[in-house]
Amino acid sequence: MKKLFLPKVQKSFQTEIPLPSSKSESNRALIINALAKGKDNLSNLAEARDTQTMMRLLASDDAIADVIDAGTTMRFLTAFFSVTGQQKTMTGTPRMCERPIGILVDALRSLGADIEYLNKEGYPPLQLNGFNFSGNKNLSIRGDVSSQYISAILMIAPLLPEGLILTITGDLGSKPYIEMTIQQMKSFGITVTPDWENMTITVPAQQYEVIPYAIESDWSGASYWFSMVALSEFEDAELELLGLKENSLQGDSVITDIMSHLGVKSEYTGRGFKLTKIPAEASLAWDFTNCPDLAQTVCVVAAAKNIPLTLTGVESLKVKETDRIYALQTELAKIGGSLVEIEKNHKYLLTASGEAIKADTAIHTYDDHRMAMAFAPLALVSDITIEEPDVVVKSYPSFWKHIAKIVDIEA
Ligand SMILES: O=C(O)C1=C[C@@H](OP(=O)(O)O)[C@@H](O)[C@H](O)C1
Ligand SMILES: C=C(OP(=O)(O)O)C(=O)O
Repeated sequence: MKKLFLPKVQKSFQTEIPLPSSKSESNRALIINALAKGKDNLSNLAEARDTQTMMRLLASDDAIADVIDAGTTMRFLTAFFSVTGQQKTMTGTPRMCERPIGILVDALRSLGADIEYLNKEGYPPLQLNGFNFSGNKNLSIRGDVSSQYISAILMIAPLLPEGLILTITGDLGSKPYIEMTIQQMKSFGITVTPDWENMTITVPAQQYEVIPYAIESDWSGASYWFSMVALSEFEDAELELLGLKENSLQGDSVITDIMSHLGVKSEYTGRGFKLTKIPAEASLAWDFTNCPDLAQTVCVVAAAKNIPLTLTGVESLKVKETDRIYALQTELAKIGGSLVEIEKNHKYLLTASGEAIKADTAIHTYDDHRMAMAFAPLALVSDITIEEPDVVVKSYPSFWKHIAKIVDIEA
């Protein structure tokens, strides 16, 4: 097994990090642009493997579409290939085949898609056999498992002969990702009308326009650099994260608010955000319903700084790249953290023992990029090592190269 040992940071840092582009925005832009039949009008697409996989599969005539471990690629392409009548086998890693997709398949079937489960009902692999419009223009869909099903359906909705009135039922998680989808559809000339009071989204039948479109930098990837400053032992540590937008489409930009409680001040500079250290608060409670991908980042900082953290809205973490609740419980325990469920399926409390971290503590990363990146800032101030560091390629292939701007490592 490959392990990465990061030397401890010996001196303060004041440096710039050229952040990568958002894979979420890239994967939406690619689907929308394919539906618009655009060619070379997208710029700043993500280097993330999830996005590279999306590009490769959109350009391929192969009957098998292997998304590897990319959730958005699986969900968005299932809708795209269905509505464009392409016969495809959708598959991915063993973990991808444990991530639920039944809610999306049911929705697509009721619109007219012919989809078969090749193995287990409700999960990939899937066989897509074409599309014969059912005449259905009203659809209800659950919002509590993954917002990606809703984004997938919304993006194909303008192509349906009668458009779509989508009603979201139950609790809704990851809503900012649906708003991102809506904003990107609007940029490509589509009229979409959400009515959040009644939880409906109306999309008339219409054509996407081909426009020049640039992808923003990635706020989820930015979060690890906030941790770097939060955990630094040097009071004058400073980072400038280049390319981030002040009014972002990405809900994970809320990291500025979360980290202001955990010891990081962030200011917009016109070309990104400058991060500096401030005193942290004694405890924090945060609802991650709208920003599930930040939970790991925030847990590691809170545990390492011995700040009790109450978490809600983390139910969806169990069906991501790994069961992130289990992964966090197991790995935080190695650094003296205890993450316990205090209200069934609802609330967790993270506390830390405050004891020094044992030398040679190896952090297992569970094929999850965010486990590796969330623990990396701690590796710069302690003796932990990160197992299988290459997992970062899913969203942020240049992560270790950027870390080498702070400590001497071969990346
Ligand atoms: O639509 C998107 O781009 C995403 C939505 C979120 O998933 P869920 O909607 O499943 O929470 C998020 O965790 C994922 O990283 C990206
Ligand atoms: C959950 C994630 O991605 P996806 O669901 O697209 O695999 C993620 O990037 O943290």
